[in-house]
Amino acid sequence: MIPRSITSPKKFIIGQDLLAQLDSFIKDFGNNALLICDEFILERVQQQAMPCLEQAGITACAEKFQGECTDNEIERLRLVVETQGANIVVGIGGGKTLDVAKAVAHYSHASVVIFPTIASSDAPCTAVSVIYNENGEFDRYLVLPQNPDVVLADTRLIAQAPEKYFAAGIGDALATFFETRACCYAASLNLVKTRVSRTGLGMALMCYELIVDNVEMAMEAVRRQEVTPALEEMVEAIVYLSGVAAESGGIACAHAICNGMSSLEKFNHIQHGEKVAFGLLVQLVLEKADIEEIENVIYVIKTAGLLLTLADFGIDEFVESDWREVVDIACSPANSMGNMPVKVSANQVYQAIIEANKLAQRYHD
Ligand SMILES: NC(=O)c1ccc[n+]([C@@H]2O[C@H](COP(=O)([O-])OP(=O)(O)OC[C@H]3O[C@@H](n4cnc5c(N)ncnc54)[C@H](O)[C@@H]3O)[C@@H](O)[C@H]2O)c1
Ligand SMILES: [Zn+2]
Repeated sequence: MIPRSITSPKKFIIGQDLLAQLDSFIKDFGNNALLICDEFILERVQQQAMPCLEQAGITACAEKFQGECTDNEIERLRLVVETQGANIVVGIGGGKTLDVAKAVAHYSHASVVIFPTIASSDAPCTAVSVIYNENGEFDRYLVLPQNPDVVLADTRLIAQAPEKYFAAGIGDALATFFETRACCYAASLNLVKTRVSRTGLGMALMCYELIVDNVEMAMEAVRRQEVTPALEEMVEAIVYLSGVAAESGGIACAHAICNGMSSLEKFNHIQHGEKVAFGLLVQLVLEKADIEEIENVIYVIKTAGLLLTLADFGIDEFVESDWREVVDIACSPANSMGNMPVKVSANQVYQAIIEANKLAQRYHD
């Protein structure tokens, strides 16, 4: 019998002004750190993190991330680690920076500390890096043997980031409960290829409850760039619960549709969490979910200011061949449509996309 699992970072810390306390979170993992940073945060890292690291006797260098998580960028940074003799890699920035830090640490046999500066997806806690080619196209998932050692969620930094990233994080996390529930009913495998644990399902449910309870006030807090209890609970749901629950629970139709949509150039500028939220509507249609459940999901999408209808995605004309392509990719064995409890045909998924869009239109205004 395939076992069940719960996999997670060793430590998850949520609080304010964590850059200036970085030494206390990394000192147990090594004494020589390479800090891979997004450009916008470099100066703050120099001003706030470097002095405390120096005071604690930790050698540290900050290096600017070049913008895409490619094999070349991973190798470039691996060489920096080697030259510096670093034994800890710290990723500070968006999902791409975090993914590159995880991969560099893996190839360098170093510890890894993850410091997201936006809550835009569940990337921080997972044992996966998404690798792109030099043209910025998806190349592959690099599955890592370990989750990050430490994940630090700084609510002040996240509250001050652009609202659209926070909304996308909500979209990604919103699907977690429904996808884990589907995997549970289907007895299918989670992201680490074991069966769904009861804890995975429980975390996914808590993630959903925190989102529904806090979405209104958390969005207000982000608009005012303020840290509030609602914002803090939402960050916990997006950054920790969603990632750990997806890994211990699994993904299904919502992410399969997102990956299918990612194949169309017209969706290049749309964020991962926005496509996942639409994919969730498709999943709920396929599941013939209760209207009350659908209305709750639509309430979150609208309150977060996420895209709802395909017209919101900039699709004025529904081109059948495009959507047949989306469906083919979503239903391919490489994707997670097979984790749905009832086997669905490509045509059923295509019809569900049309139905989900009609549903979205009905609730749009
Ligand atoms: N590993 C995983 O499990 C996993 C899961 C989901 C997504 N991903 C990957 O994550 C990537 C997307 O991540 P993303 O959405 O965070 O995008 P991103 O990393 O490209 O960041 C978006 C932009 O926001 C900027 N930014 C970050 N913090 C900011 C702040 N506080 N203020 C202002 N600007 C800020 C970044 O510098 C960047 O320009 C994709 O490559 C996707 O494949 C990985
Ligand atoms: Zn996701």
